Amino acid sequence: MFFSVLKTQWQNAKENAKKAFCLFGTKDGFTIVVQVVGLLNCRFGTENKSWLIFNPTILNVASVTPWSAPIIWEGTFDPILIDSIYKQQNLTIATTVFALGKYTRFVKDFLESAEQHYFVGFRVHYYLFTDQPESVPEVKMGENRSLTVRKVQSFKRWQDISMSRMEQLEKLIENELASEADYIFCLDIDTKFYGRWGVESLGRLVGVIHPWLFDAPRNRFTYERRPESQAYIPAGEGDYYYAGAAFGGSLEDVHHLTKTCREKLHIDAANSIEAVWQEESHLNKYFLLNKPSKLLSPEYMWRDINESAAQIKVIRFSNVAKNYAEVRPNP
Ligand SMILES: CC(=O)N[C@H]1[C@@H](OP(=O)(O)OP(=O)(O)OC[C@H]2O[C@@H](n3ccc(=O)[nH]c3=O)[C@H](O)[C@@H]2O)O[C@H](CO)[C@H](O)[C@@H]1O
Ligand SMILES: [Mn+2]
Repeated sequence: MFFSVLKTQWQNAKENAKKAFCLFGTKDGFTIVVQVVGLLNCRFGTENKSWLIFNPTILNVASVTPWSAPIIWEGTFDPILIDSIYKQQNLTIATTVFALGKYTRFVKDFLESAEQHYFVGFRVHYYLFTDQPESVPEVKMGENRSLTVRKVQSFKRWQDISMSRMEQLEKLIENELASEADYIFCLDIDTKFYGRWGVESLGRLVGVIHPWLFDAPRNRFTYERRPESQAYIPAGEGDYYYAGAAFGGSLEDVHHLTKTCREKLHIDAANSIEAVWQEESHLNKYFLLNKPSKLLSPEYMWRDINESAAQIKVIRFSNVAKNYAEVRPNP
């Protein structure tokens, strides 16, 4: 009943988008209250205020995994409501990025755009690991936002820079974050925020569905396929293909993740094997064996701001286009 009424009234609701609420009567005397939330969503309920999010535009994407973890897309949460719930918890979100060699050029846009879109109104502590602390630009931080810069050694190969992140993160969580933060997100630096990334992303263990493979069949996932590697996933196994560029969760869970991946990377190195997508391959193996409690759609790690896909209504965070040959120390 609700759904048939809503279907016919949906167009009207959109027409009335400028009004906060629309009231509809149904044949059996119910009054349905539709509140338009943003352009694409509306939530509805009866006078008893049992709200449900309703978004006909997202019905073509899955919003839950087979193990019942939510997959966050535009329309699956109400930003105002969810902010008000988390506000009461006085949370700190640690956020790590690495900028070594020529990747220091990405720092300014990353931080400036994060200040506009990333956990706005919440306490955020950025940790920036770099081999050139002197090159870190001055970026104006909002209230309750801070930046710690850490000097780290560099490596000759970009693959080693990328993989070394797991060990640095493990140590950071172990040595410093326990009394400092509640959640952590670990992000690539060659990225920029374009839309809201907020508390809807918080969870015990959070993975992001890779922007290139979100609608690919499982046999196209670029998992490590050599049994000699610790990251090996046999054909026919695997749930999603996750991005290495963004993951997070509680300190305890991300500590276990980074420790495990660091150990597996070391075992591979001792056996002279490097997984096809380095630590991303190990992350995918980890998530196969330790299911994330929440998944973020590729809205949270898109491939390029100038590219679109039918399922992507909002680009929140995206790779910055780069000339790989020019920016990386080696092919
Ligand atoms: C979208 C996505 O999921 N990207 C992943 C992908 O390629 P990407 O092409 O995104 O890898 P990338 O070149 O951005 O390297 C990953 C990260 O390492 C750091 N860095 C790298 C090179 C360098 O000279 N200096 C430096 O600081 C920097 O923080 C960068 O963001 O595969 C990599 C491993 O194979 C990582 O898992 C990336 O997260
Ligand atoms: Mn990257």
